[in-house]
Amino acid sequence: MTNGEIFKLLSEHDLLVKTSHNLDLNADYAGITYDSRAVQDGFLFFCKGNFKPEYLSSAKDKGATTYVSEVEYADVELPAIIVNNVQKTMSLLSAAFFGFPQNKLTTIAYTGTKGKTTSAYFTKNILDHQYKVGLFSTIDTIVGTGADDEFKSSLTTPESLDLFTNMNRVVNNKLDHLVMEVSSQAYKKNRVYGLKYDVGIFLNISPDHIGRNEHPTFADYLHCKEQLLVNSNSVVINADGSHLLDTYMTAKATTEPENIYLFAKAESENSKEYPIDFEYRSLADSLESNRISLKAISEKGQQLGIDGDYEIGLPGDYNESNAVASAIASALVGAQQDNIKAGLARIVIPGRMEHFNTQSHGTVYVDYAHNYASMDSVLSFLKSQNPHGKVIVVTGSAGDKGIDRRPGLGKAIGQSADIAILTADDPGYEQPKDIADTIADNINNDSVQVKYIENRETAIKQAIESSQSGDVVLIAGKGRDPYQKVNGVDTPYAGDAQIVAEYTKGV
Ligand SMILES: CC(=O)N[C@H]1[C@@H](OP(=O)(O)OP(=O)(O)OC[C@H]2O[C@@H](n3ccc(=O)[nH]c3=O)[C@H](O)[C@@H]2O)O[C@H](CO)[C@@H](O)[C@@H]1O[C@H](C)C(=O)N[C@@H](C)C(=O)N[C@H](CCC(=O)O)C(=O)O
Ligand SMILES: Nc1ncnc2c1ncn2[C@@H]1O[C@H](COP(=O)(O)OP(=O)(O)OP(=O)(O)O)[C@@H](O)[C@H]1O
Repeated sequence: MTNGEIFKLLSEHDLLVKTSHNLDLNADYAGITYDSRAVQDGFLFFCKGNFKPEYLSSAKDKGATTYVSEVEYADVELPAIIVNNVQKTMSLLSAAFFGFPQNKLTTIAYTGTKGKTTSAYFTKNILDHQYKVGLFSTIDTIVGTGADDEFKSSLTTPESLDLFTNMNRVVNNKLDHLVMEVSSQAYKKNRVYGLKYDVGIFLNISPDHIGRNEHPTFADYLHCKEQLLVNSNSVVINADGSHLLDTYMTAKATTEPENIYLFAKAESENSKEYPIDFEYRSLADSLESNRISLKAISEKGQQLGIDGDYEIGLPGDYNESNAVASAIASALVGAQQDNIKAGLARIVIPGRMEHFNTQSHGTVYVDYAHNYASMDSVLSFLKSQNPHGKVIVVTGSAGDKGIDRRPGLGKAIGQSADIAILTADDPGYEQPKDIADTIADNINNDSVQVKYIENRETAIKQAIESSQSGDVVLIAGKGRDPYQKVNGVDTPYAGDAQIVAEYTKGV
């Protein structure tokens, strides 16, 4: 990628403000980075975010030959490319630097407040039967089949430069499909600027991620999420979700109706007003078996040839919509029905409704529910499945963000739990007890017994020990996260699932 090519690309996107006089148009770059600590000889360096000028001096000392920035740093003698939006620029140039790897892959992207990770894993599990599939999820990033090609993710959707670096690895490792999650922050921060997907799926939206450092309003959150619908060639929308008029109209503004697929539960109210392509019906939704039947209503739906019954390997009625979305998306990229059936039926997703049996205590579930929508879905499902036993929940809520999640957790607990053991999640710079008090204050049901045990491992142990055969214990909010964020430090933590596996052995 030469400066001449950069100049052309940025001009086409109206991003270029000016360049230094001494910029050599034929010069190219050995690498690109936004972190001064990673600079090597001949690198292009991006100045973004909470940036300090000393990072640029350090980048120059380490061999950066040019910097890209929204502001000029006159004190640092280095050729500059000044742009009006460095995040958009970085996304575009990262794609260009790696030769636009997205064009060599079939890409499937999920957005939604809940179910992104679950649906992404379902989809990978289906497509693995036929294709070589990469995954960018909140839990894991998979860029190939080697031992070094699978690693923990730090964000749901990585910074653009990291995203295209990983996408390039996917291509170099000769994978052909990529399944990824796209967060609303990814659009807000232009991490996926310029990226078009083959299939984009909108799962649902409910209030979340609104507050300091995230979205100022729900409208902003919705707008960011909807960007997936205008950046995908085919779109799949869960027509049972709220704000359907908004999402459907957004999709229609840029996508031909023959490339928009809507699905809904059978006899859904929305079937009367919207051109539903698929309906599904629950055949069984107990803890032992989750089964649906899927039926195409429209002609284009029928062409996908996926009518039939499907077993879903994860309990929870809410997982039915995740499974349907994954079935349609997979069929759109060529998955055969047998493989869809197999991919949905046999699956374990780290920290999502993982279950552990005991001999003399209750059944334990480890799940990632951490806001009202998810806690309500999981607890009401467990309560409906277990009307005679107790539902015991262990949870906290993260500090420094999502403050509005806390009352929601309390509300969901009050509606469906019998015992709540409140504990630390990722307290950050807050006191876990204060967070727990807010949750407790919102449990508007005197029959719920509420306890506070700050140490998460002790809380889990006591919940299991206090449960009896016939009870269910839900450990919610952290899944298999291997750390707790405490005062700015990722403090090692065994992980909820690992702790439960240990404590349920032989009891
Ligand atoms: C608000 C936001 O988007 N922040 C992200 C952003 O931070 P930033 O650009 O301000 O970077 P910074 O870490 O403050 O540092 C500033 C710059 O100086 C550079 N630097 C720093 C030190 C040094 O010695 N030299 C140097 O060059 C850094 O590399 C960076 O480029 O870029 C960083 C990566 O470069 C991200 O880690 C960080 O995500 C923060 C930590 C975060 O947690 N974001 C959350 C809210 C998020 O995005 N979550 C969504 C899921 C939520 C949803 O569903 O919407 C997600 O996709 O994960
Ligand atoms: N479709 C759904 N509707 C409501 N709740 C759901 C749905 N799918 C999953 N959940 C609940 O939400 C939790 C998180 O699910 P998942 O990780 O798939 O969602 P996500 O969109 O990736 O979430 P996050 O943005 O929090 O990472 C699950 O553990 C489950 O409790």
